[in-house]
Amino acid sequence: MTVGSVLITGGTGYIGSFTALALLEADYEVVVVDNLYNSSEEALNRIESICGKRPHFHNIDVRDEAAFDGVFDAHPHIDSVIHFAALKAVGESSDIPLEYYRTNVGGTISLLSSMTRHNVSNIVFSSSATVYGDATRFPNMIPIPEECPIGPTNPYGRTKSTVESIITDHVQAQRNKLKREGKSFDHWNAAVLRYFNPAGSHPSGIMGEDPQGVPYNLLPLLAQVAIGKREKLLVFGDGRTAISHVGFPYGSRLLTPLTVDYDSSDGTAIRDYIHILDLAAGHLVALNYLRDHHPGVRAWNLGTGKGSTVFHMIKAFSAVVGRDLPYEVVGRREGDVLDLTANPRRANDELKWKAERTLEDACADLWRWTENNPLGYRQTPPENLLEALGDRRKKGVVEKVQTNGHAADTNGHTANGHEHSSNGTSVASHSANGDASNREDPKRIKLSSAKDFMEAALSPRSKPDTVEAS
Ligand SMILES: O=c1ccn([C@@H]2O[C@H](COP(=O)(O)OP(=O)(O)O[C@H]3O[C@H](CO)[C@H](O)[C@H](O)[C@H]3O)[C@@H](O)[C@H]2O)c(=O)[nH]1
Repeated sequence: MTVGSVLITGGTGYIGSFTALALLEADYEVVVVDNLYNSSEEALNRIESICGKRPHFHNIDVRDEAAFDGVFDAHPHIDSVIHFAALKAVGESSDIPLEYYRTNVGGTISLLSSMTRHNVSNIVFSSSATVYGDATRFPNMIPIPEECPIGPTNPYGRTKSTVESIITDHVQAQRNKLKREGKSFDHWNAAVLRYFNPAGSHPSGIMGEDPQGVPYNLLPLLAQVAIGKREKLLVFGDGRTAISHVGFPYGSRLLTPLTVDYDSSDGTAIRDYIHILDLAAGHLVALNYLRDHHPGVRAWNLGTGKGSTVFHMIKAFSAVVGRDLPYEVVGRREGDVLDLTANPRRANDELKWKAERTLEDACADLWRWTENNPLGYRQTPPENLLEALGDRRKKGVVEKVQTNGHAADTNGHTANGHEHSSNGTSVASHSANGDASNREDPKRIKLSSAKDFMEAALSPRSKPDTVEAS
């Protein structure tokens, strides 16, 4: 039995697909819309391999309001939306700001308009810590609380803060209108989730981030260095230090102190890296909170509260790879700020959610995914990993991802709606997968805990007989 029906825009992207998985495991019916601009439908197969359920899917463009109408008409039980679909490349947003506003802002207006016509009144919005800009411009704002004044430093961030305002205004207007009419109004709610730096992959090794072009985020770039797709990582700093280093002993000593420019312990910028399963669980608990508590519009930071420098990340990832990864210090990247570390207390207290997984978990999971799927979703998953999933099922390990924030599991921001893909007009012709949601397959299992998967998932170096038979 389903507990509710949810539309996920951008649901084949990185955070979107993990959130779809978390919702299916929590017995939601999930309808994904995506135009596959920067993602692959293969993500849906991986979701099904892990949990035995498949989201419905419609290939539509977020700017196409009529297409949204078609989806809501086709799925009248939907009462909530989780909205990821957006363009997300910070640098690119300065080159083509109109496309960013058209997709991220225009797409949200299409969505809200269609939602309103179909009486769909809960929205969880994929915002970003980037809306805060440089929080060090204020005293005592690191770690960053939700009260920190926003001040994005690039067009991408400005689309996110603009959408936050649009959603706030619309939900308030709907509530006021219904109040004036003497009707109940508290079913209109929004969660604005400002997340920090998503990291890691599914512990099974078959699902992860699969950027279609050149990645621009630190960990996917490091992963490419590790598998030899990229010669070295460029560490953004002052460029004057001119360090071209083939690595450092990842386990044996701390980094050599370097003058790299930023005012941090090692001169590199600080971010709050949060495991993708924790982030996905944050969406689930926020959705449940809206449906249960009707708070109106509320913003929550989703982060760990722990900041890590770039060098710390290189060291942590080198440790799981087992060798030093080469890097070179170069000049600063425009728009980068010193420190984006979350104060997650509000989400801890109100949503009863807490990031549980460590940076080391994220690095180990990312490496398992990268090493086993060098072509990402353009290859089939390794048989041994699928068998490990099947073995878990045979053993009857069918725990659910917890939703209360204790041990559970973007800019999910899959790049929907870009000008390259205006193929979203025909909802009916693209909605082929929905009726597979109850398909049973003995190879499919429900997600157990990260630890279980860590034990069960075979790395290529492991022997097959390390997986217990049923
Ligand atoms: O090649 C690289 C890439 C990144 N970095 C550094 O690594 C850190 C992380 O950079 P990412 O590009 O991975 O992530 P950002 O912090 O720049 O941005 C990400 O996190 C933000 C919130 O913290 C927003 O959500 C944004 O959309 C998302 O891309 C930064 O200090 C950056 O300077 C490098 O040194 N070299």
